[in-house]
Amino acid sequence: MTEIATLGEFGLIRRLTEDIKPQNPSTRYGVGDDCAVLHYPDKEVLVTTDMLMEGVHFDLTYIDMRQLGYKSAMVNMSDIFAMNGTPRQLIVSIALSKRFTIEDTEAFYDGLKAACAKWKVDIVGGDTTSSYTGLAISITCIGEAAAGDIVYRNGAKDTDLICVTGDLGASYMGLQLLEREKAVYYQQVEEAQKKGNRQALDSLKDFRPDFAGKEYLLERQLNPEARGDIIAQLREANIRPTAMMDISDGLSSELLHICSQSNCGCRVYEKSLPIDYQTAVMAEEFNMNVTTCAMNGGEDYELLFTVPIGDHAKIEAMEGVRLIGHITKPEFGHLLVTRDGNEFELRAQGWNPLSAGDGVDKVDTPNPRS
Ligand SMILES: Nc1ncnc2c1ncn2[C@@H]1O[C@H](COP(=O)(O)OP(=O)(O)O)[C@@H](O)[C@H]1O
Ligand SMILES: Cc1ncc(C[n+]2csc(CCOP(=O)(O)OP(=O)(O)O)c2C)c(N)n1
Ligand SMILES: [Mg+2]
Repeated sequence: MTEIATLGEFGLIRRLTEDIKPQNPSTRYGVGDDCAVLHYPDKEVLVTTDMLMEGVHFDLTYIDMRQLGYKSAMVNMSDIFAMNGTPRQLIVSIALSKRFTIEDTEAFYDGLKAACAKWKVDIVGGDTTSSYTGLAISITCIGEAAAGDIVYRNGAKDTDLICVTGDLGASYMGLQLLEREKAVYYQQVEEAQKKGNRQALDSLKDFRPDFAGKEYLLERQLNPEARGDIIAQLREANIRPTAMMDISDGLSSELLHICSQSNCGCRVYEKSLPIDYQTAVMAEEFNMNVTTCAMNGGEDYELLFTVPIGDHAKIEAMEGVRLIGHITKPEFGHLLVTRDGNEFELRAQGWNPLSAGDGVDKVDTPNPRS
């Protein structure tokens, strides 16, 4: 392992970026000068940025640097797809503390580059600095769309159908699983230390929890995919959503954003929520309500969108898209209809980094089963 100080800032930047060859005609100039130069003569330019802080957004005890790079890029591209756009460039800023090696940063860039290769996105710049605390990552993604193609959060209309891609709650269950295994590990370390058991401490260095049968949950948490495939499918099927966003904080929270910005209500059906088998099994094991996990878990990075009711047949024919409810007039409220026909007002109780406590609020309402 090699200390970053051996290369210095410019050496490190060169090492991480020298193999980057821009793919897009809109990238006129990438890494290496005071600015990148981009060219968008007849398209609208989409710009989104997100920050990821160690301890708040990720924990390096269970996500590795390559996965972190991949995920950081994907969550940003997801925002461009959520506007019905095409991601083109990425700007990557990182603040590193002394404990990171050159190899760590290279692994992070391997992940970033893999995500960029998948969607033909160019890394065109960034900033590299030091941190006295943890790792901080700030990524900006730039994309393009024709003006008439952009889908905002505010276009949902009464009677529109509400659709989600993929399945929900798996990433959250993956996180719960990783947190549990981490707690088990530290508990064992503490016990071995108390007993002064050197042999036990040594063997704990190779601690590898058994995740057999739960791979999908980990994949969803550690290697999420932005749904550019769905954007292409929608285009192919000639479906233009009336409103769209990606699900980062949880379905309830995002649906309430669409409803407040579109001035409408909604009805979603518990029985229609797409939930993977492993998610349901894990929720049962944790004694959690699986519907609550699907509604509020977060980090699904699936697309939530509305389409006119006339597109019903086209949506039904699409693979990987599920109809979960419909838009109503605002006075009907924002309702979750349970399997037994009860109705609950939706609440944004998903992940909130600025709330007290540790993210997902632990209040377990609406709880259709209780
Ligand atoms: N510090 C800030 N200054 C200005 N705008 C911000 C700031 N933080 C967030 N925003 C804007 O608020 C909106 C909602 O942000 P956010 O909830 O983070 O969206 P997303 O989930 O798509 O990342 C976006 O338009 C974002 O650009
Ligand atoms: C250590 C750790 N804590 C918490 C989470 C959960 N988590 C991280 S980001 C996120 C959701 C999105 O984050 P936010 O900063 O709100 O992004 P934005 O909505 O702006 O895209 C969640 C649920 C995690 N994956 N790892
Ligand atoms: Mg954001």
